[in-house]
Amino acid sequence: MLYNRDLINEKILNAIEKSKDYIGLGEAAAYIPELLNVDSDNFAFSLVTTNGESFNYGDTEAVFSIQSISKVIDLIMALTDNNPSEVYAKVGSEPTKYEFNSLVPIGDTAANPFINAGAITTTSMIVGKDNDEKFERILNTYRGMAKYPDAHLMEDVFHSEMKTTDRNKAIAYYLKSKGIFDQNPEEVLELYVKACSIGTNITALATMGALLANKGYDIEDRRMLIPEPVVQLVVSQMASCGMYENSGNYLMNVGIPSKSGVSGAIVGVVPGVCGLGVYSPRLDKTGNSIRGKELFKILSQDLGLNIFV
Ligand SMILES: NC(=O)CC[C@H](N)C(=O)O
Repeated sequence: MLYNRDLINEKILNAIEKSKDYIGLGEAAAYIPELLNVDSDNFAFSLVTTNGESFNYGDTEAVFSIQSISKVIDLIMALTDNNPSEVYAKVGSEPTKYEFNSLVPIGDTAANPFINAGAITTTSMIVGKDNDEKFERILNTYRGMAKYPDAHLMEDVFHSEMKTTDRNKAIAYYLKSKGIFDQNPEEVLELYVKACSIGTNITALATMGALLANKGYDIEDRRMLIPEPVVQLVVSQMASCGMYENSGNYLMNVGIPSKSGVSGAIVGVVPGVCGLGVYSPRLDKTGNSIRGKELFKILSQDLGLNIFV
């Protein structure tokens, strides 16, 4: 990637312009009613380099829930609170062709930590005396990684999802029946949904990506926030499983380890270079932001961000 601020800015502006072809395609997620309570054509983009430079566009004030991007934090915390071998005894590491909330890819374990069953599993491995303490730890981890002390629980989104989360409830009870965890499934589910309901802005999301791109070290003071071996596992799982059943195709076309959420957000990690965040609520049928994906694809080419070429 070229380190010339004006050139990077020009290329990003061009890419955003090209991504306008995708405005209006797809629909915002409706199964969590509160997620419809936004402008579906809202748009924000941020790129934060591992040198601490940041490039921000669109509605940078918009606050949206991170949804499945919380699965990255759940995995980080499960891996720091437990040995990786303990975590991967309870959850698989392989991509699945089934949708993120399917019960099918749960054999002895969920297929991977980035489908709902896998994230409910990793959530059950987060340490704390009760859900309040565990959620506070999740929130503080995000605040630290994203350098965004304003991150908070979006109560409306949380309560809205809790009313419609029957499928996740079934998954949580099923996992307990399989002996994956022995806590109350309702409590594990509540914590999982709370993490999905963390509110962020776009720069914070890209900053979290930049921290992962920087091997877990704070980009300003170089403090180690996430151990490097954990970053390595998490970013590689983002590459293989981060975009649901579209992960393989996305990796071929975009080549940036990423994780999406049904709010229309995507976080991308280009190791050693930068983190990226995009927010555009209209989704394809796999639950990924249409304009967001297309923008990352254009930027990957125009800024040379594809990790494979
Ligand atoms: N893919 C997603 O972003 C899903 C997250 C959402 N909270 C759910 O569990 O269904």
